[in-house]
Amino acid sequence: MLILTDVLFSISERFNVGPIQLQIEKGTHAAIIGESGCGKTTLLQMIYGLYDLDQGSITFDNKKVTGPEENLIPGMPYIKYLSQDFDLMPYTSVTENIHKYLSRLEPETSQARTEELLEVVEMTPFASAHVKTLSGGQKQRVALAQTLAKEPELLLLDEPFSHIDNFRKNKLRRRLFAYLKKQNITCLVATHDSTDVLSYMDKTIVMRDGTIIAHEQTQRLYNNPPSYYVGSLFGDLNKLPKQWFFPDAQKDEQLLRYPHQLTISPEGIKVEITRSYFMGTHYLIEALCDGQSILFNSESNLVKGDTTYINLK
Ligand SMILES: Nc1ncnc2c1ncn2[C@@H]1O[C@H](COP(=O)(O)OP(=O)(O)OP(=O)(O)O)[C@@H](O)[C@H]1O
Repeated sequence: MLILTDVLFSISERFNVGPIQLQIEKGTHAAIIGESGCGKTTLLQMIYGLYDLDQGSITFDNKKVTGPEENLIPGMPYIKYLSQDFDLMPYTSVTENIHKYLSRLEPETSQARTEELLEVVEMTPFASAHVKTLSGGQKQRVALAQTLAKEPELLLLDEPFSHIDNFRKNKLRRRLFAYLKKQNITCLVATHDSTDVLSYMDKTIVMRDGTIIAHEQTQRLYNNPPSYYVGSLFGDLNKLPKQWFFPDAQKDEQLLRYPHQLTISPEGIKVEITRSYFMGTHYLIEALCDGQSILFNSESNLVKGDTTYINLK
């Protein structure tokens, strides 16, 4: 289990990460989400042991994470951290970049392991290519394979698919997280991508201004966001006066609803369409009610200037 007890680190005079209490069960996949600059990367780096904490302690399976004051080589050997700017050897081959993290004493096992990892990240056809000739997304896939080479107990991924095209990303995510589950590797992923979170993460940790403001089972958090900030990290979210749908509600009460939770209906609130966006499986409609913008989904396209009624689903 990963345990952070009352952890605090001042990265600058103006910004602290913490105080943080956190417990993650072994084998859990947890997302860290939050607006840019809220401290996601710093938290991952603290867990990896890149900083001497100002206060508190971090342990993983009862092993203490120590900072640079106690370690000549930064980071803990049983943890792997994939940073946003991956560190590869540009003038050597893809295979060599992975190989160098494996034991030289067992060449056959190392070769088999390298081949297995190239399969996981779909880089087998590029095994002998020089890293400097690869695209950004291909380099990111090699960096992922590298972090898995010597199997970590805890894997920390910072925006791991940010350079990878959608065509590959979905298949890669499915393979990677299935592999990590099979090996029972605990994984923390800092991400801005709601698909990473919703489809693959057991738990979601929400950060704001350097602290954790929510930590929940992912589906539960998505279905019942405790605030507009939290819900809007998953995608578009409406904040609507509750009185629009429940006349007995208090004037200042608000409802949080995703666009798919509103529907066109014979009765409800009257809205005027302002824009329509084709989303592939449906249209996202932007409309106005009492001067307030509302987003809802529609199976058919709606024309600017038309009016309709919408209600809660
Ligand atoms: N080396 C540093 N020295 C001083 N301040 C830093 C340093 N690194 C980060 N910061 C500041 O710490 C805060 C948190 O940064 P961090 O990179 O952890 O945020 P983040 O949530 O990962 O952001 P993003 O989503 O944009 O990657 C930011 O205000 C940033 O400017």
